Amino acid sequence: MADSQQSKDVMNVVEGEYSDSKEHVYLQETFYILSKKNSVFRVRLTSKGLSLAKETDGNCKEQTILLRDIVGSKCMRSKRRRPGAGSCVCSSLVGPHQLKVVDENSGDLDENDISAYLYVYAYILKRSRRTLKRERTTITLRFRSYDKYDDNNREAQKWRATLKCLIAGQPITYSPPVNDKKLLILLNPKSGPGKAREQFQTKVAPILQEAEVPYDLHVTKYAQYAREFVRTRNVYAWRGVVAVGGDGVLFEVLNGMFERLDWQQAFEEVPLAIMPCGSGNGLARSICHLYNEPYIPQNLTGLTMALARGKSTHMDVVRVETKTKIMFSFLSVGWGLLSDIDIESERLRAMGGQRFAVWAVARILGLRKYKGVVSYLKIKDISNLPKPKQPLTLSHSVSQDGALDSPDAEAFIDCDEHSEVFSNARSGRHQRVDSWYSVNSRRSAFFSTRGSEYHSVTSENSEMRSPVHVCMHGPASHLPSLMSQLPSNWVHEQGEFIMVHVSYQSYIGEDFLFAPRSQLCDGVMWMLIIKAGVSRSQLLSFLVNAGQASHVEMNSEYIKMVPVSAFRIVPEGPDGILTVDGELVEYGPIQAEIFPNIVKLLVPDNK
Ligand SMILES: Nc1ncnc2c1ncn2[C@@H]1O[C@H](COP(=O)(O)OP(=O)(O)OP(=O)(O)O)[C@@H](O)[C@H]1O
Repeated sequence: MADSQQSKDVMNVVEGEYSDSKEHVYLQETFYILSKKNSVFRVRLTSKGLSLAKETDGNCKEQTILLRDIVGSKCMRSKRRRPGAGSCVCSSLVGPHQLKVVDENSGDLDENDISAYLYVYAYILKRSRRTLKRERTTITLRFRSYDKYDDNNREAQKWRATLKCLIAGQPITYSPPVNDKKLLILLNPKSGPGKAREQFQTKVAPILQEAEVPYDLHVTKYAQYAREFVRTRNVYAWRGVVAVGGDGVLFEVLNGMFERLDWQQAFEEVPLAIMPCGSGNGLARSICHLYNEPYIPQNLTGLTMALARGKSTHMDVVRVETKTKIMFSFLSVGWGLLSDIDIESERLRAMGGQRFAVWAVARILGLRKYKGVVSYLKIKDISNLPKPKQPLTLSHSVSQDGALDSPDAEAFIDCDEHSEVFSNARSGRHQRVDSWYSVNSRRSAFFSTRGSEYHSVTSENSEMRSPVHVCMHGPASHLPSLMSQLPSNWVHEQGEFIMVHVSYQSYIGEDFLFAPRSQLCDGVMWMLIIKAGVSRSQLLSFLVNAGQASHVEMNSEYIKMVPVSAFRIVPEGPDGILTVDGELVEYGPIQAEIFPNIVKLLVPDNK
């Protein structure tokens, strides 16, 4: 029989009866708590997750850590003790700051302890009052049924492999599934308030490490670097491309992919992902909204889990045409007030997302009107679209901010005299975090850890500079050319506008719920038209209540929201701002149409 040693973290888990006929049990084992003679843990690895049933004096209490909350596991072994320390495996032998478990392949292991330790890493959704947040939980199982380490290790490895197969959604084998491909991380150090590097090192890298997902990290050296990178490299070498920054980096990645002749295959085989470190972060917020993942600014746990677990879904893209350019967009096209705020508040970049609110006040006081013609192809029947979802209340998690492993006094699982294993995990973790920090050094040109590679701003990839002729590919347009007449079934509105903003995501910024009914892949663009004549108080209400999308209900002479599949905006005069995904584009006529199902996106596993 094996002992058990488990961390004292809080578990937000499914509680229930010990036996549940619907779940499939892959592995089970009984673990004893030495200090509590009357208690045993029956631990099962099932199709639902890791089930821990504590039996004491005939009473049974079960908790399950859901599979979708588990990112990975690791087999460990006791670390060799200092000379003079005792040798009994059951007593507390070492000081609190000394590492006591090591990697199974470490040369520093304790030959006297024949136990194999399985660490299971999970980030559990925990509801506190009306908010949801993820908390890190580590479960440690100590296998020592056999009198030889190799036999105990074989058992632990069996659990690890099964867990890995379950996470990957692959048939169960007792050797873990191999995915040699790394993630490609393209990180914009200038995005938002300039903290993307630090965010990646402290919030994303640790979880990828626990999930054993290797990655290549490339820090962008200049604007358009990410675009050139995906256009010119063999993207099939990676399991996915992750834009770490704002929506602007993903816009570059998307358009770089469309500049490839093999764009179709590339999108099918290489999913994209976003890690929000910018100021807007509209797509990341929309993904969290749709997948019931709490969105907590600067806490990237849920979206990093999506990278670790590798589940993908399709997303629409919008082909946008200006007088001189074709580009592809995943978020929005804007003309007038919101685009003015977005672009003109650039000078307040250091403020992060707050810059939008500050500039909005200034722009409402000095309201501008724009003349032009807005035309669109209205989608008549949207009854098939799902009902809008209520946004989850924001909350701030402590799990990634300094208290990574904080034990909880209310914990369900006993550590008792084996608590050293847990504290080992903690000290091990802090040491790893330190080494990640050292990677952060601007001087380090190259760093490799566990097969992951860091390419710094000084690495020599000068072949990356743009070739002269770059051609945009992608699906062919169904629209007449920009200067030609539109078909008769289009609606035209001519006059003075405060703004026209079109989005195909639910959120256009972290706090701006724009189109609550929007899905990632529904073939619908939501066009908000606000005409001159609207009162300042209505405008203020529109901006102040952006988190509740009050404009959707406003439908009046001056404000309306229309579902469209294509549109054209022809501004009059030379002055104004047009944006695509928050990026400034040339001012003048612009038209766009939506193409469903083009891009694959890595998304959380919560639906
Ligand atoms: N190394 C770099 N130096 C300067 N600019 C860069 C670099 N890498 C990328 N860029 C550009 O920075 C711009 C802004 O990037 P990004 O979208 O990541 O941040 P943001 O604007 O703060 O966020 P959001 O788009 O969500 O508001 C993009 O247009 C991108 O092309």
